[in-house]
Amino acid sequence: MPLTTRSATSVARMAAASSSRPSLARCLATVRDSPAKPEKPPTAVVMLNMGGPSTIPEVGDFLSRLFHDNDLIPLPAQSILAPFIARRRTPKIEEQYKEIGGGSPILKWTRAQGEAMCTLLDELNPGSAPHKPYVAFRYAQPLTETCLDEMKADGVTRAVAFTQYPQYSCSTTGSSLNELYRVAKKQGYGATGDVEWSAIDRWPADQGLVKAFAHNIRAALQAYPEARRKDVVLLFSAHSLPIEIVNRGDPYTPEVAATVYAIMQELGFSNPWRLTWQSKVGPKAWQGPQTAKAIEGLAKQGKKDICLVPVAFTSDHIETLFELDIEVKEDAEKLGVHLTRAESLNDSPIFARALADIVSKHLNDYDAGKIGAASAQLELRCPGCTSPKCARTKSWLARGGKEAEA
Ligand SMILES: C=CC1=C(C)c2cc3[nH]c(cc4nc(cc5[nH]c(cc1n2)c(C)c5CCC(=O)O)C(CCC(=O)O)=C4C)c(C)c3C=C
Ligand SMILES: [Fe+2]
Ligand SMILES: [Fe+2]
Repeated sequence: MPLTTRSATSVARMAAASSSRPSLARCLATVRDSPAKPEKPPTAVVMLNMGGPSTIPEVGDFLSRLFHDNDLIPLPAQSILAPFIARRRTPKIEEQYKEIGGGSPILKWTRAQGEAMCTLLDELNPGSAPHKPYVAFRYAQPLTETCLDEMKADGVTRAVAFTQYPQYSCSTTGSSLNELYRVAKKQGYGATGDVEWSAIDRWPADQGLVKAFAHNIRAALQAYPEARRKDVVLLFSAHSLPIEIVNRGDPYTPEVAATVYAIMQELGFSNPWRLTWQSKVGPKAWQGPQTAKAIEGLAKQGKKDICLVPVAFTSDHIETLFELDIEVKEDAEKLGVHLTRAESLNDSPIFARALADIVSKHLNDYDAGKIGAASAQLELRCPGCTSPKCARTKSWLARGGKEAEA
């Protein structure tokens, strides 16, 4: 059995620390003769998300992968059109990333959230410790390929696919799960029962998530003078979806509404509120009302104190830091609106605890046989979905990462 990194390091430390020991060679021989107890491979918590370009030179590849994704943007002749659209769009999007400091902070925040989550998980669930966070991004490094390589090198045999989108959409979490299945099959690791998979595919009204959002909203409201505070309009903003996806029965819209309602309940319905939708791309019809238009309308009604709450993403990204903080804010100021924004969940300790609690409960319920490997919601695909690809992925996950018998 080869020496693990940890046992080799301790041998070197042993040799250096004690001059009374015979020799490094004899010491190494002794360790080789009495096989080291194999280290337990970690329980993998695979954090699925879209990712973002960490640097400006990565913007082109990020957009190219995004426009190639048939689950997000189904295009005719996709392999020809996608690189063309991505190339045309790259200079504009590069400028936006330059304005927010030269890249997306998604990787930084995901890594920080994953580390905090797994430290807490080791305390909460010593039985499945050690827990290790892995990141599988859909459009930026670390991609699913990289994630599975790391898991294989660590000898992982038990993994939880944990979407970092609280609300499920076939175009986001669905796309990540399809990619996981595809890449695991291609790489010959993780798709044949060698890894036992289960999935946390949505958590829109999780109590910890709701408390973390409510905490940041209360903090934002504190910045208003007390006399004006209760009249501040809370404007929840989520990334929009094309109407044809909503009409296919995609669960995202109702799940976002569930998150918002649960937050308002936690706040005791302290303020007036609305849910609006941002970041429409292209000429087709998307779920409305649009956030920028809603601010215009509210301004006309004399509502001049508005606090934005991005509610469908758990860290800062281009749509909070550029679209809301720069573009929407400038327009709001011209209308005489005093616009603020609740901080994103980023390094919130309440949020890290929420992530750990979600995984801990999932592992316990799964081990106790109270839940299956995938939720009943995941297995029921959209009424309008006819994709055989989706059907295969979902049944593979429901079987804990094993193909159906032929
Ligand atoms: C829950 C969040 C998101 C949903 C739902 C979503 C759907 C969706 N997005 C596009 C097209 C684009 N999205 C782009 C960037 C982008 N999208 C989200 C989140 C959701 N998208 C985020 C967080 C980001 C930015 C990532 C970052 O860098 O920080 C882009 C690229 C930017 C641009 O060119 O404008 C596109 C394009 C569609 C078509 C869609 C639903 C089908
Ligand atoms: Fe998007
Ligand atoms: Fe679907």
